[in-house]
Amino acid sequence: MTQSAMPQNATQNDAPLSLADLRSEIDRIDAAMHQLLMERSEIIDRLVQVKHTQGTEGGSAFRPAREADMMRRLVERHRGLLPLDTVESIWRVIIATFTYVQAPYSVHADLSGGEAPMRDSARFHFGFTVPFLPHMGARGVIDAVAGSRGDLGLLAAAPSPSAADPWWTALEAEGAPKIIARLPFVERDDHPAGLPVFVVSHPIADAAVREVRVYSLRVTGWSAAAGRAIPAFAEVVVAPDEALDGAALLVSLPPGHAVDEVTGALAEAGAGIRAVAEVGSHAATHKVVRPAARP
Ligand SMILES: C=C(O[C@@H]1C=C(C(=O)O)C=C[C@H]1O)C(=O)O
Repeated sequence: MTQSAMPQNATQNDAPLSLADLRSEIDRIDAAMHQLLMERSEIIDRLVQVKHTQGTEGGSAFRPAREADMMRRLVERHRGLLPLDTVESIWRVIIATFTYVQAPYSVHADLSGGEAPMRDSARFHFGFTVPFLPHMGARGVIDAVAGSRGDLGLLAAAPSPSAADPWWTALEAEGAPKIIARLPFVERDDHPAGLPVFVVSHPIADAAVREVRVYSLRVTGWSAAAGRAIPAFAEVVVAPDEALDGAALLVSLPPGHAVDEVTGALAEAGAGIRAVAEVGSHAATHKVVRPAARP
C-alpha cells in the first residue's frame, strides 16, 4: 500500500482494518479520483482558451506527439498489481475523451481487413464516447477524413507486406490527409488491442512527430530483385500500380534514415523511381519487452 492510499490516521503497523474500513478507503479513493478527473476537465477548459489565443487550435485537438510522450511516461512509472493493459486503456479513454470534449470528432475505421481487431483498436484507443464509423475500404476512410472538420481515420498499418490497393497514394497531394500516428503507442507482444494501425487526419504540420517518416513511392520496372534490394531497416507495403511492371510502395523509415537510401537501392536493382511523396510521420515505436505489472 502506498502512503497516499492509506487512511489519514493509520500506518502500516496498525491493526488490520475491517472490511467496512477498507471499503470506506476505496470510497475515499474513488471520490478523490473522480474529483481529480473533474479538475482535469477544468484545465482542459482553460487549455482550449490558450490554444485559441495562440491560434494553435486546428481541425482536430488530437496531438500525437504529446500523447505518445504521455503514454511512454505512464508505462515507465507504472508499478504494482494493476495490469499495464488496464492502466493504458484507462488513460487512452481519458485522453481521447478529453480531446473529444475540446473539439468533437469521429473515428472512421477501415474494417476490410477484419472487423474485430480494428474495432478493438478503435475502442481501446478512443473509448465509447467518441463516435466510431465503420467503412469497407481505406479510401472511404480517407475521403471521410478529408471531408470532415477534424475526424480521425484508422487504417491497418501493415496487414501484410503486400496490398491489393495502394490507398496511401490518396495521401500524396498537398493538403490531403496524412499519417499522424501509429497505434498502439506502446507496443508489446501480448497487447490486448495490438493491431498496428495508422491514424490519418488533416495535415498537422506544427504538431506532427517526425521520428518515423512515411513515404509513398511509385516505381517502374518492379521485380523480385528490387523487392530484395530494399534495406532491412525500412518497413514496406507493396501494391501493383497502374503500369504492368509498376508498383506503389508505402515505406516507413525509422529515425536516422533517409528515403534516398531506399530509392538509391531500388535504382541499383534496376527499378525506376517515378515519384516520391512524404505521406506522414509518427512517433518511434516504444516497445515494452516485459509488461511492468502482471497480476
Ligand atoms: C490536452 C491536450 O489535447 C489533447 C488531449 C490530451 C489530454 O487529455 O491529455 C493530450 C493531448 C491532446 O491530444 C493538449 O494538447 O495538451
